[in-house]
Amino acid sequence: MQNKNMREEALRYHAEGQSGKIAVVPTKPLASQHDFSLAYSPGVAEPCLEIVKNPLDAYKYTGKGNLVAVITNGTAVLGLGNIGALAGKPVMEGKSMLFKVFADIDAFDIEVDATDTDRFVETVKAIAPTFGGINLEDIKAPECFEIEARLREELDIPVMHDDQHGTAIISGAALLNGLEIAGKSIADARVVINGAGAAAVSIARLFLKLGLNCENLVLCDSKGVVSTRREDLNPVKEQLATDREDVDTLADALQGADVFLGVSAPGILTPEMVRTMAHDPLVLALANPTPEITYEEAMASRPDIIFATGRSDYPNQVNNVLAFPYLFRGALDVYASTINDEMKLAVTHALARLAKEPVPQEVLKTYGLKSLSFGREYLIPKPSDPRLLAVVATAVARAAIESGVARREIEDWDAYAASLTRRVKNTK
Ligand SMILES: NC(=O)C1=CN([C@@H]2O[C@H](COP(=O)(O)OP(=O)(O)OC[C@H]3O[C@@H](n4cnc5c(N)ncnc54)[C@H](OP(=O)(O)O)[C@@H]3O)[C@@H](O)[C@H]2O)C=CC1
Ligand SMILES: CC(=O)C(=O)O
Ligand SMILES: [Mg+2]
Repeated sequence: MQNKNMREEALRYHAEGQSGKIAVVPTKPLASQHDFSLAYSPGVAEPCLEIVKNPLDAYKYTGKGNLVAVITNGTAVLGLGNIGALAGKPVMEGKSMLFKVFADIDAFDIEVDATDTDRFVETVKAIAPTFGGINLEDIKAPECFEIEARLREELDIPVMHDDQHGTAIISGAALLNGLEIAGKSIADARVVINGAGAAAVSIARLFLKLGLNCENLVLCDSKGVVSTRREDLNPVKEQLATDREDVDTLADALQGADVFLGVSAPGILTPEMVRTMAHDPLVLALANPTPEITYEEAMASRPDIIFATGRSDYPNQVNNVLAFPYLFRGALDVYASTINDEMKLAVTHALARLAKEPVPQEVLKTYGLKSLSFGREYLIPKPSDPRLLAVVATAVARAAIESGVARREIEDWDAYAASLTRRVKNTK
């Protein structure tokens, strides 16, 4: 948080009117005694009995198919660390609000007071029948990897840890477009990822899928370069460790590098380090709320820098908000049983492509800009872009169907895209 005004304004925003950011609204009339009999006893027994006969009817007679749980245990809330389940609630309500506003998905925030992996997994499994999808949020590494893997394995609805995959997807789009602007190829790019936790590991894996050469990748954690010479690495870090002998620190790794991607801690990238990077360096300082280097310091460090943060108040917001609402929208609409790599890559490519299209007037108006076009200050679409839902969710639904994880077909793609556009209008 930058200043006292912002602090006070943010606290007032959350406290005024009905406290918090999210509420539940009914979707059926309850105006007469007859409505009452349909909505509640005796009428409500009928859909219950249909669901007993056919569990998929839960999608037809209840809100399940449009309902996502945003679940945390509060162990890695933004970059604030292990602040606990309750203190993480404003972030989870925020994610729920973004699901609704950007993708017309209803979301419940659920804060689970359980840091033990078994207890957390059992709790989420026990409440899963309520939901069409589960968005895990702000759970620290390495526990998050086992938690997500077990829930994906054991549940038949999409489960995604947003800090891992939402962040990777959007970082992938920024990487592709940033390198294109710098005139560099991904196969030759030298990339340093600072952080080796939830976001970093998934980003590294996705970058490798996009064509990054593993020889050109170095991860750093709080102790320095994640190297095969270290003996304190967890198994996930071991898989991504470099065998380079010449790098021990972040400063070593950055010399001559084309890309810095930070998902770590505030203020640890210095202008001096940026100056040692290759020409037109892509610097994605994504720690929230305070990035690894400030916008002002980064822009002053060298004229050829291409720079992004995770924040809304500077150009180039690389934030998982550009992925998770649309990924779940597309997955829910085809009753996908999971979110797979094909669906994630579809989002990366759809976002990267959309940034090259002309920007609609209403986006310019929202940001008070006269013009905006693909380039150093506009690597990826703006979160308020009304085209995102139709473009990205359609790409996800198509990828789910083509990769065989959909349980419902889409007959008319134009009608589907138009229905998505209407959904955005209705939630604003
Ligand atoms: N812009 C976006 O969309 C997103 C941004 N983020 C941000 O990324 C950050 C990390 O989140 P997440 O991956 O979920 O958290 P995790 O707790 O899973 O991982 C944090 C990682 O950062 C490393 N780290 C901490 N301090 C330093 C340091 N001084 N130097 C180098 N590495 C350090 C930790 O090292 P070690 O392993 O040694 O403990 C760990 O590997 C947060 O600030 C979060 O807000 C996350 C998701 C999305
Ligand atoms: C954006 C987000 O999910 C985070 O900073 O944790
Ligand atoms: Mg998060």
